[in-house]
Amino acid sequence: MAHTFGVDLRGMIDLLSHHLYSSPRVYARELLQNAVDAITARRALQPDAPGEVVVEPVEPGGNGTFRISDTGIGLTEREVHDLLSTLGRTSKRDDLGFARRGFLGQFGVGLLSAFLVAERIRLVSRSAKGGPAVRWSADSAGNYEVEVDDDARVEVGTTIELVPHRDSEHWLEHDVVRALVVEYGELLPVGVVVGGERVTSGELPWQGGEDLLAYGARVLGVEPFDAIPVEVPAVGLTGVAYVLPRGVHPGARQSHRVYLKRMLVGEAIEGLLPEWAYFVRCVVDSTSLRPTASREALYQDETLLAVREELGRQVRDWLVRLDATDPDRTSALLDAHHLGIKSLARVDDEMLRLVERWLPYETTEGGQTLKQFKRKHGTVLFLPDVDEFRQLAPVAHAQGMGLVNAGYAYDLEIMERLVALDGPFAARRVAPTEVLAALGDPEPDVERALRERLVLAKDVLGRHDCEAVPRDFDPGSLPALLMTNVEGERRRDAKQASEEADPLWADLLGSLVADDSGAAQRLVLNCRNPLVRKLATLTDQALVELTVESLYVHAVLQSRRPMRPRDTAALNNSFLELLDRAVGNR
Ligand SMILES: Nc1ncnc2c1ncn2[C@@H]1O[C@H](COP(=O)(O)OP(=O)(O)OP(=O)(O)O)[C@@H](O)[C@H]1O
Repeated sequence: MAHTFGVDLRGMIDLLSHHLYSSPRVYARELLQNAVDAITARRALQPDAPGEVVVEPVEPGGNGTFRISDTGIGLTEREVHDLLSTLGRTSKRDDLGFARRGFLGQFGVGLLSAFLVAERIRLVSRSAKGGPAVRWSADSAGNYEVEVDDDARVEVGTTIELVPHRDSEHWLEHDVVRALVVEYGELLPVGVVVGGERVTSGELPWQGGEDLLAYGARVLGVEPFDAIPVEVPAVGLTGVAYVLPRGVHPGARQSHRVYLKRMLVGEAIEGLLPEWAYFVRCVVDSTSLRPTASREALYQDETLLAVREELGRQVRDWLVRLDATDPDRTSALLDAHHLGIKSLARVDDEMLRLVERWLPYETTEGGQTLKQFKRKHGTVLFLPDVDEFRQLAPVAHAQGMGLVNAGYAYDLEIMERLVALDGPFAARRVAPTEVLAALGDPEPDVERALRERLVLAKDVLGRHDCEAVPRDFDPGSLPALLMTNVEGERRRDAKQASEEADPLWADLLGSLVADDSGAAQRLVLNCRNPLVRKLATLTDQALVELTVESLYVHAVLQSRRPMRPRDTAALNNSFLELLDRAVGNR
């Protein structure tokens, strides 16, 4: 025997309030939406029919109910039974079940949201299709009554009355109702009156001549950097993309203000712009993007993806135009939002040129654009590591060598892109050994004396997989520099791996890396430095070892690379021993 599912209305209301809608406030939107849809439906039959929605909040000293009336198509007795009293039944889909164009609703559940704030809903309606006026009254337990009462209403249209729950009155009072209606319905194309005051202007602010920057400041709460009118005709989308002033974090969630058919979906809608455009906030209206059932987000589908791409393209085109017409503002913009623009430059050549022209990089000669650097040095010579750059920059600068710090997000990919576009001379990664090669040779007798001392300290440095290299360079105040030796590092890694691997694999690893590839690190001692010169004259082996190890630890700290346990032990040991000697010598 076939049976029909029963629906427990209380369970449904619980589902809606706790899982579908984020707050009871949506009742205002759903009722407003039904009123607007009813007017749309009536105008399809009678193009000159009036279109107005009147909202009467609960009044102090009144009868305690909230009312919303519209001049829409109304409902016949049959429709009341059919549409209002059956969950999921809607007049806004066609025979095949597709959402009909022009309507805001489509799911047939919106009216239920009134039960989030009301214990009873009463409706009085007269249909434009004829027939007597009808009364319908339903409670949140799922009981309803329908009554034909031709005297109940003269005009075509519908009035819905809500009797609030005991603890929900505040949702239906004037100030809250007005705020909700303005928030959701301010841009609706029909007149909406709340407590006698008209709150809709009928125009989209970006089409009605309102100053776009002033509107942006009002809805975003900050003065925007600029306003870009945007348009995607395929989905009936118009609006403005606001470029935010500095202070937005790239990781911040995107939040756009989106209207669908002029009804607010939300002001923190995600996914409307590509991620790189994190510094842009849109305010848009679309006639055919799809909302989720809660109407609080956009349905993530192919159409939304295409819209995202198109809006991203329009923002990008604006950037290119700005670059061509207003250099000062372009550089201010890059200064404020370089991360997003750099991220785009990885895949977009025009953005790459913009970055090249306007974004200041840290260089050995101070802040410079890549273009300026290239003009002087022919090639962008870069170090891909911030700490390495910081350590080597003063030394390189003192030798007249130009270097760019390309150690921040996306820099390396940008350099690769420059090379791919402009050839191998556009940008080149500089190995620390090149800086080493640019350093001068020490005076022969200082070098000889120093090397003799260094033989005494060979074991100490050997423990750190480090070898000492005497050089002569500015600034003289810097005693030593620590440089990594890529070959040596590779040898060390291979050795470590082969100790842990099976013999066959160990053999293979061994044959790949030459044994003479040197230590993994180089301690470049500066013979121009007084302490290093003094080291060259020491005779006490223990003191030589202590001084060399202290110089090594100091260089590790300077290089800002993480301390390994062995480094920390050396730091403690050399510090305590120096202290001991200092105290003992007093
Ligand atoms: N003010 C009104 N005037 C005329 N008909 C109405 C009115 N309010 C509701 N209805 C009828 O009741 C039906 C159910 O309304 P309900 O709000 O539950 O769902 P919906 O608007 O169709 O879809 P959604 O769940 O997406 O809002 C509507 O399809 C409409 O036919």
